[in-house]
Amino acid sequence: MTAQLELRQVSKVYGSGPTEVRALDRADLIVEGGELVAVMGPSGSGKSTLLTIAGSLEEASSGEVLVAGTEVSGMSGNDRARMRRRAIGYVFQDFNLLVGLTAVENVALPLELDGVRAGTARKTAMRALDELGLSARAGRYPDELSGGERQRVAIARAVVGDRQLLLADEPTGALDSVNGEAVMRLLRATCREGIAGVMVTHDAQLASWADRVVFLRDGHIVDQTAPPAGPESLLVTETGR
Ligand SMILES: Nc1ncnc2c1ncn2[C@@H]1O[C@H](COP(=O)(O)OP(=O)(O)OP(=O)(O)O)[C@@H](O)[C@H]1O
Repeated sequence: MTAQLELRQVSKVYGSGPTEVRALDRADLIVEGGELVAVMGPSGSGKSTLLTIAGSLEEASSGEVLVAGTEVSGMSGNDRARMRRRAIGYVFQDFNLLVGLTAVENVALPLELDGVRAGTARKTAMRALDELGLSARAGRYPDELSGGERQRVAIARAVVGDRQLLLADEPTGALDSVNGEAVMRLLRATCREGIAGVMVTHDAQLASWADRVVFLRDGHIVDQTAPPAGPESLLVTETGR
């Protein structure tokens, strides 16, 4: 597997002088395809900053960010925008689905924005929804779906097409524990198919679904460990895989 995301000595400074905040401080991180990494740390430690820089939604103040082997800061604005649309999927706590579009239209949208013909985009979107057990919900609007279903639609939209990197900020934050576990199982399975995943979470139980946990404090990566035995390991034991 190759590194789909690489941060090399990445720092992010907001403001200047007395109001300066060093949100990230020389962070190094490598995430391979197929790997799910959880990012944990206290409030204000730089978790969301790490995610937005990894997703090239914000620029690093210094250091290098490579997505699928390409240095992001060396790209033109257009190339970077294309990479954000094609290679990176984002899942946020509040779903960010468009209320005026059905589930399948929401999932097809990034493809259509990228120039895929409407019919093809719809078929691809239907396949993605089907894989997440949502084909029966394809024609529903977001407010006709449960919270768990909405988040699964958001994940379908984040992975549709040929994505290499999936970034999730508290993806189960608005869900109860049953739906939260279902979403984690889905993220885990999606990454196993070769996508690199980075997920911010406050919840150690959810972090135990990841292959690795990265701890941040004051913008520093202070520790990287394998997660404690969690639901995944139980699954392995139970099914004998
Ligand atoms: N746009 C901004 N302008 C100025 N400071 C910012 C900005 N965004 C974040 N910060 C500061 O950078 C630091 C890291 O913020 P970040 O949102 O990455 O933390 P976090 O670990 O995600 O926190 P939380 O768990 O509370 O969401 C904080 O001190 C925050 O106040």
